Amino acid sequence: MLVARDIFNASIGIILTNSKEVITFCNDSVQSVMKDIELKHKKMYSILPLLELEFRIKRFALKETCNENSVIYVLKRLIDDEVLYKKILEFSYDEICVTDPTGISIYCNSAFEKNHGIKRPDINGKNIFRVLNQTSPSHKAIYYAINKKKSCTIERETKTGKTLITTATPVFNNQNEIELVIANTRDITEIEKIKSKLKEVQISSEKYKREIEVLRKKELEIDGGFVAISSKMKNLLEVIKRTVNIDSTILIMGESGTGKSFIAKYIHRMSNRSQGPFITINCTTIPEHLLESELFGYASGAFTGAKKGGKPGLVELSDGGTLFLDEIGELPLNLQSKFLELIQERSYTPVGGMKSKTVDTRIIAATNADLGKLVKEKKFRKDLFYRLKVIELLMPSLRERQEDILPLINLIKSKFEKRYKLTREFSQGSINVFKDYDWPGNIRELEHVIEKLIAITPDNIIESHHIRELIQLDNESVNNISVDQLMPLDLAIEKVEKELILKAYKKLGSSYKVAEVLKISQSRASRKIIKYTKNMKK
Ligand SMILES: Nc1ncnc2c1ncn2[C@@H]1O[C@H](COP(=O)(O)OP(=O)(O)OP(=O)(O)O)[C@@H](O)[C@H]1O
Repeated sequence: MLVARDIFNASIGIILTNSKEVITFCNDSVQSVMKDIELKHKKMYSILPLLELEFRIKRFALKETCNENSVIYVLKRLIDDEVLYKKILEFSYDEICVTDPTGISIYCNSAFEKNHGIKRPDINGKNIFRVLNQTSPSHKAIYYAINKKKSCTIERETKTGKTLITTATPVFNNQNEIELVIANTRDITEIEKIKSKLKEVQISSEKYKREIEVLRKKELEIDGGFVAISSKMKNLLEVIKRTVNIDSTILIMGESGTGKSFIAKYIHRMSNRSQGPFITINCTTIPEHLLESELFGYASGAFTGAKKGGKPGLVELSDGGTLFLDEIGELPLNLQSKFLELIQERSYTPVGGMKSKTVDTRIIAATNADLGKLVKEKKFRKDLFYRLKVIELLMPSLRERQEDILPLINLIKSKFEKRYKLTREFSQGSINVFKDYDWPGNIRELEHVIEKLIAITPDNIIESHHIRELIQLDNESVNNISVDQLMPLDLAIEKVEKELILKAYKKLGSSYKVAEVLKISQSRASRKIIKYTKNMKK
């Protein structure tokens, strides 16, 4: 029973509320703890969590003693340790909920209110199984802990999109009966998000790995096959077969377009390094001042603007595979000694680096230059020349491979027929023209001529005059062209387009037929015919 002595006793706090739980009175003991917050007229439940940190609170309904349904709260100050422990529980990031063995809530911290959207006065002293949703992880975990008498962990996603993980642990008394159940819940929404992002990254990195594999295979793909019917090519293949798995350096020599890069890829594909990378360095395409760092990489802080942590060079990237140095004759003298070291020791020092690095790579070099002549002219190091040509492969020109011409024509024809979705036949006369011609640009020139013939010949049968016109044109363009005869690319494309459209229109006489043969829409064909014939009429 409450007496006046209690009310004015300084160590006890007293709060009176009306029937709506609005504070009508509080003594100095309570107010001194709340410092600046004026308690009077505040709703009791809004300040209860703060008071609970300092006081043990008892609630008495005064229904019988007063006319109104007022409530009196008696607050007993906690000693310092208790205050500390309460604060630890209260400000814990994890939700903490303590129940008795029947599920009656004894204590919940502020994280509980946040996770469940329930105010503590609505749960304190009540059975959590009635208040909490059945699907809530706290509900489930506490239920299992009480029934199975052991710790239980449940992970669930809430309606508000949060992912919560709860562990409920029963605490036993001396008689091995459950005294309390302590459930702590962590909001792992962010962790789950990070996990799924990581998964995405893993999936996409797998995807990129696969794409790189596909690209690598594509790069090494030998389109349609390998033509080697002539005795020169057969002999060459014999040498390749014998040396494919010996790591000696190979020097491939031959005119432009004879298939030096093609053979280098073939060697890599046939070797036991085929699962490793095939790295091509074309010594003419990288500017001289960048060549060294592109090839050998650079160390951290090697020069202003250098990437932090350095950058691996193409040589390092070829580790475990093959390094193909195309146009080796163009390698600047200052880098030739560095390459010599690489070939002899399989080691090199990155630009600005102090330590040398080793690499396990097979080196294949190619050139259409006369390296022996460059050595005499002191433009190429003699020792490097000898180191490179441990195995020498001399690519025969197309002129020297007469037996290969027809199979090559068929191979290249079917490649472009597939690409342009067209079918064309070569007349016997046209094949003779192919065989009689010198092919100074070798297989590459043959490819260009066949591609053009398939793309621009409106007839199904390609005759000798079609080829002659082209070869003549090509020879003129290669041999006799002066710089002033060169023209912007777009203009050149338009010129070819005009020629083709007019030829087709003259022969076929209708835009429908032109569209069908040139594999374009009728409206496009019609537009082009109007455009080019209009200019003619003028
Ligand atoms: N034996 C072959 N069978 C089929 N196609 C080939 C063969 N040899 C070369 N080719 C094709 O000929 C073209 C020219 O070959 P490649 O680029 O290898 O010549 P290259 O000698 O390296 O030329 P460059 O000296 O100009 O770099 C390529 O498209 C290649 O696919």
